[in-house]
Amino acid sequence: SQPTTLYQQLGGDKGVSMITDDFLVNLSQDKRILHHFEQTDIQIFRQRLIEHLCVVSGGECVYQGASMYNAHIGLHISQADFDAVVGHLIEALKQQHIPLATRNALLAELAPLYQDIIEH
Ligand code: HEM
Repeated sequence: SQPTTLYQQLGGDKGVSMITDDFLVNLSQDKRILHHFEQTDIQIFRQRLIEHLCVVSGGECVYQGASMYNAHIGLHISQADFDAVVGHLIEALKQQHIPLATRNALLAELAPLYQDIIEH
């Protein structure tokens, strides 16, 4: 049998979609960072997030968005903004009953991206 990928542990296509939807609801309730998304087409953003989470977790998807560096250029995102967004993702993972070890494995893949996302 094949080893399970992190993507499978997140629930595959359906799981990643549901995590993304919970994440977007959590984000939409956060006044600290909502202003960053005033111009955003949420349906497209949602699709890019799903693809990105899929690729980061080892799923067989094609990410059609910009690099993390280019996607966040000129946004002046702080470390606090980054931590807040990651916090909303952690909440979404908990809402979808993703176990701690799986949550931490995903966060370990995302954490290094801060270098491409903050303060530029
Ligand atoms: C682990 C952290 C993060 C990940 C994985 C991530 C991922 C992404 C992805 C996949 C896109 C889509 C790029 C595209 O459409 O080409 C995006 C866009 C964006 N992100 Fe992030 N992001 C993160 C953190 C943040 C933070 C902390 C902020 C600000 C508070 C932020 C604000 C934005 C904005 C404003 C966009 C553009 C949305 C638009 O199309 O209008 N991101 N991000």
